[in-house]
Amino acid sequence: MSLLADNISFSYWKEDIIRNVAFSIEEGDCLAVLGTNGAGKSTLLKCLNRILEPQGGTVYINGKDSFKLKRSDIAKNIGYVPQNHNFTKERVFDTVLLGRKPYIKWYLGQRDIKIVEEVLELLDLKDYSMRYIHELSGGELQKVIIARALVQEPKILLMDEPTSNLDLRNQVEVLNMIKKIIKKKRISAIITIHDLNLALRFANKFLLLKEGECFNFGDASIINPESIKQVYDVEVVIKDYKGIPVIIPI
Ligand SMILES: Nc1ncnc2c1ncn2[C@@H]1O[C@H](COP(=O)(O)OP(=O)(O)OP(=O)(O)O)[C@@H](O)[C@H]1O
Repeated sequence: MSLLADNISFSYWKEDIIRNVAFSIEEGDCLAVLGTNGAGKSTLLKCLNRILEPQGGTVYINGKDSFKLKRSDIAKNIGYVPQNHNFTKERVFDTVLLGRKPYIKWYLGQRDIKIVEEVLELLDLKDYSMRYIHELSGGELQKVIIARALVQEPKILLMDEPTSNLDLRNQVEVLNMIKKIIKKKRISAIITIHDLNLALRFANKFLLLKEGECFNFGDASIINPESIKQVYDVEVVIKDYKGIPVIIPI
């Protein structure tokens, strides 16, 4: 499944927050959306799954104009992991089951339960299924939110800062898990992330946003000292450690 963002523009009030942003991804891609605080990363993700309606441009999912699809069909294609979560007192299993909403008409089916159990197993959350989510650590909660998006069986997973609030071990674990899921389920992902080193390690495509505009889009070669200076106003060197690029501010 492919996603093509064709010149997306969005404004909350008068001022444009996203201006003519264009990029595309294919099955197996992990796209990192990068840029400074306030560059428009979260806003762009919300435009991609139509939480927000862009004033300009179109999103094509597998060549189809997503603005002509029903919301439930979008939810079957695109899973969304938001940056902030507000939960009432719910158990992990019920929270994850909520992700099946686009498929459930009147009654829960055996398949809905089976998929929830499979995803809980995949994310190593089975032992947590009867725990209340407000009793979980930040890392455990983040996995539950990802699980809820995965039971939608999306072809494209949008994740807004999936590693914020996570310690170093959990950052690497969650990103490794996402990479594994992309391969196993043959899907693609778009993530916003602040840590450029983690982005370089886990993503294969990159979108650099600067003040709501696409500064550059492409493979890892677009993440270089010149583009980082122009987007973040920080001087860096990029060193190689056993094949892994490491960005060091100087
Ligand atoms: N609901 C809203 N109403 C008005 N302005 C908003 C709203 N949400 C975000 N903005 C503004 O839009 C701009 C882009 O915000 P957005 O959250 O998309 O940036 P971001 O790149 O994700 O930032 P961060 O890295 O800090 O999460 C910011 O100037 C922000 O203040």
